[in-house]
Amino acid sequence: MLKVENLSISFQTDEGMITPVQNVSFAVQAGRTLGIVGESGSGKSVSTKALMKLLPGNSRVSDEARMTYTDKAGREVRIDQLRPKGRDIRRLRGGEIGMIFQEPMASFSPVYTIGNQMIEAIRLHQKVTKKEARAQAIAMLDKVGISNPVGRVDQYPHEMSGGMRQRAMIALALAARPALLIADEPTTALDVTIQAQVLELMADLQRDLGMGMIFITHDLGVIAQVAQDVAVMYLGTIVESGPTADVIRNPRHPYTQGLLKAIPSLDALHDRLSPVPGDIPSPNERPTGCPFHTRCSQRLQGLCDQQLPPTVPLGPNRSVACWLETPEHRTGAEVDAQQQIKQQEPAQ
Ligand SMILES: Nc1ncnc2c1ncn2[C@@H]1O[C@H](COP(=O)(O)OP(=O)(O)OP(=O)(O)O)[C@@H](O)[C@H]1O
Repeated sequence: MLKVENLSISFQTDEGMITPVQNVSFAVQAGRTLGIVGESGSGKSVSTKALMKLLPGNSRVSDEARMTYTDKAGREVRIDQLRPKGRDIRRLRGGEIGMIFQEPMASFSPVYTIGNQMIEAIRLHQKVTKKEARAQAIAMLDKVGISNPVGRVDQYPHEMSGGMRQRAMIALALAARPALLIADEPTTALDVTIQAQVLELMADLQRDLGMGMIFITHDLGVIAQVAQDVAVMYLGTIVESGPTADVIRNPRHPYTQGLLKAIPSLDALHDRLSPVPGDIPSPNERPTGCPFHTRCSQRLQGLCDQQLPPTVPLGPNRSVACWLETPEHRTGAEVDAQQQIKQQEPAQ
């Protein structure tokens, strides 16, 4: 339902031009969740803001970028060609593509009741009376697990607890019945028990409503719970992508391997966690060659520090951008195993 190709995003800053997103491509399949994972500053949020045309004035999207969305009526919309303030993008926002954020107060106005804001969102995209819209709002609050929705619909955002507000924000985004939902770290501000409930709720709703979803997080553990597909981002590039189960079972990029080693396990409480050493460089100090080579223990001197690795296909919808995975550098045993897998895969 959504295909993003060759997306690069630059910002004009006091220190000059920076390009925090470089040549990113990904796709979201209808009815599936794509998780985008990466450390702070890897470019997750700005990539999805480009989809909603919500980037600030000092930004520039590359001319080569293609963002193609197939709307509910089956029409292809080239988002990259829409004007940021035009009617077409307003039609897309909310009604076709919904968005929820880490901080619910970014979605709600503090001066209107939850119900009024939901009714407005519903009536913006559907021809229904106020009374019908109110009934839909109550039903949606009920669906996201808010008890006493008839009473709560008339409350103001500040009258709700953090977890409830998060649910109300999900209800607000879903009220417009989007076909694609972008969720940007929607549970990071919540305590772990509420986080688990909200994640479960989102996975259920996504399945029930058959929505496509992009779920942004820095936590690979969260991805495992909600996303069928994953794209791992590092310093503005996608370093590995594929079906979540494959990527987690058999991570091929040293960065993905590092992220997985950094997840605490209840079975190994006495083991030391091994976080990825060092910090992500800032976009204006992007290393030459592979962006990850400065932190990679497996780097090939003279290659990884000088040349950008190619994206190596590993199977259907599965790829990695790492020199170690190119045929010239893979060991013989790995190449044999890879060829065997390829032979077993059904022809496309
Ligand atoms: N308005 C802006 N002007 C200049 N640079 C910006 C602007 N917005 C974002 N950036 C740059 O883009 C980079 C990526 O930001 P982005 O918010 O997409 O990261 P992220 O991966 O979503 O991180 P986080 O998890 O912290 O939200 C940042 O490091 C910052 O340098």
